[in-house]
Amino acid sequence: MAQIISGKELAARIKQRVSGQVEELKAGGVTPCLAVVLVGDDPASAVYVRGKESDCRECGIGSRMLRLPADTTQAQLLEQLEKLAADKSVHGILVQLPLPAQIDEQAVIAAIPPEKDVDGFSPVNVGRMMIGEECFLPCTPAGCIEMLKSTGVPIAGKQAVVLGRSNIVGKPAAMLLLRENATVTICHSKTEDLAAVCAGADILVAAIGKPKFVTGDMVKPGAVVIDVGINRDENGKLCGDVDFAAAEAKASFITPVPGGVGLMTRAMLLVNTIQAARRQTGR
Ligand SMILES: Nc1nc2c(c(=O)[nH]1)N[C@@H](CN(C=O)c1ccc(C(=O)N[C@@H](CCC(=O)O)C(=O)O)cc1)CN2
Repeated sequence: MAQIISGKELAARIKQRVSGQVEELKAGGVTPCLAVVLVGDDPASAVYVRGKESDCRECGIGSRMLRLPADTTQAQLLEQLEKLAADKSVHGILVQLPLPAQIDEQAVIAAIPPEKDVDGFSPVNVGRMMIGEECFLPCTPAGCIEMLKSTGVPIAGKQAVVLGRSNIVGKPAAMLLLRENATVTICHSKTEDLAAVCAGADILVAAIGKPKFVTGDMVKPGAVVIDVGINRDENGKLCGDVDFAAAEAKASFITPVPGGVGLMTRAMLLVNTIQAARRQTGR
């Protein structure tokens, strides 16, 4: 039976550390501040943005919430981002994804100055991550690595399989695992024998966006399973990309949904915001 990697406990520890760092910054006259931009009224995005607001409050980080209507044009959004970019009291900028269809996501991400891009999504930060330079790491993949490290299971030399190739999770998660010297395979919808590839993984990161996609036979006995998915099952209950009960019986460690990677995504954003404030103020 697998041990549960609790996102709740790990995130609470990180938040405690962040709160201390905020105190230090404030003592030096700097109040770290995160600006979050939400366009439209996607209910899940609204929940996530409220979560970010309350995390900031809890740790003493200042926050600016900019809620824009669903019919906001790209030009209007870019104008708002330009103002936030020029505002020295704002250290981190995040645009909640997904954006409404009329807005080009990549153009918006590229408009966030790399030094304020606390999501780590801008081309400059992605490039820096690829070549191992100092950068903001994307929050979900960084959270996955923290969870893996918390198990004490060595990553170096292990077969790691990442299920999913999105720009915000799959690809960067693979890159961060490579940085930890894992041997990394990325699987996707066109992968042949996908179940067999997964079954060979010592570390399995599921980020495919399909409820309970990973079945028990896809989990190697003793594997560490990190579930990034947030889905609803046939009963409308929150579930991950992994069939938890089946995988738990075979894995050595597993992350739950809810209470897993999502909470670490939130915590890593706070870490990045502190880093942004420190770099911009030289503290
Ligand atoms: N600009 C960004 N947009 C999005 C990101 C992101 O990192 N940056 N990631 C996701 C949404 N997201 C954060 O923004 C996020 C998703 C899930 C959770 C979370 O705490 N999940 C809980 C369950 C929540 C629920 O009840 O629905 C859990 O796993 O326990 C936090 C943040 C897409 N957009």
